[in-house]
Amino acid sequence: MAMGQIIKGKPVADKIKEELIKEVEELKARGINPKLTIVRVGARGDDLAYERGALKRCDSIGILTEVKELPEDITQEEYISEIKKINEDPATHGILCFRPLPKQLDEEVIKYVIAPEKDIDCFSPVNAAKVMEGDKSGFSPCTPTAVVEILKHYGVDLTGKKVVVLGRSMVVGKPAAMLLLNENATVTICHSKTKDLDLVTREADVLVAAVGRAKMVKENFIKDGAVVIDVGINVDENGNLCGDVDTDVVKDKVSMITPVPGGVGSVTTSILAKHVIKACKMQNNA
Ligand SMILES: Nc1nc(=O)c2c([nH]1)NC[C@@H]1CN(c3ccc(C(=O)N[C@@H](CCC(=O)O)C(=O)O)cc3)C=[N+]21
Repeated sequence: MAMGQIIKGKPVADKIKEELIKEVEELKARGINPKLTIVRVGARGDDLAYERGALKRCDSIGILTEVKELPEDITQEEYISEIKKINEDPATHGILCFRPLPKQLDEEVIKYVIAPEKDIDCFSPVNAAKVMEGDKSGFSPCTPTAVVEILKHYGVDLTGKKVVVLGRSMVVGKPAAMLLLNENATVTICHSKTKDLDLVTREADVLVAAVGRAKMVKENFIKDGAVVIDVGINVDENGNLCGDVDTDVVKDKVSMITPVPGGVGSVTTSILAKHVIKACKMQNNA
């Protein structure tokens, strides 16, 4: 039995942060102030967790932030007009729209509204297409990008490995599969209709859990010595943050596993900051 190593996000996030601090200093010396605007509808727990992390991270790097807090019952027209205003505001370089959106807002329509050059979390089809193509000139989604960065940081070579992604959302699962494919992994995507789920995930050298169901990944889902990346941000029965993986029951079977909190989420915010700076530079020809 492998003694699982808990691999934290902080060392990965800190390394990225050090590089970004220097870049922001250079921009500021030229009178350019990178800024992120977050668009939040209502007050979902996972959005608030991301917001807390993102504001703290941007602050520590010197990136300006603003949160547009919109009512839960906002109409599609009103939401679209808010996005257009931010698109046209030259002071904002990056826009993060928390997703999923409430039911009355149609993501299939709204995704065409956000300006691709400010779309730092890959909402726009322009950026999604670039992820499919392996074209790095756009913006990949921050959370799946954080997954790949963590694996690289801890020396997990993906070439030829069997990677199983649990979940097929456009925010995490589907783009994560594409980014891992771009790293030459052999990728399987599982979802709610997958038959014999535990048999499929038990084949994985690397398992990426992104379903949003608290502690659903148990010991029987895991191959001995697998690397497990837990992307889930759930709230457990006691009101505490927890992942999609039941860490206590799998930790002696895995070789490495990311914790929640303190794992993927903390790297996501560093990638977000990195994308804001990339967008800012592109918009200023810097
Ligand atoms: N368009 C979009 N993209 C997302 O990637 C997205 C989203 N919408 N909606 C909400 C979920 C949730 N999510 C988190 C990211 C970081 C932390 C994070 O920084 N977590 C810290 C703890 C933060 C705290 O609790 O203070 C940690 O895990 O250590 C949490 C949650 C991204 N999501």
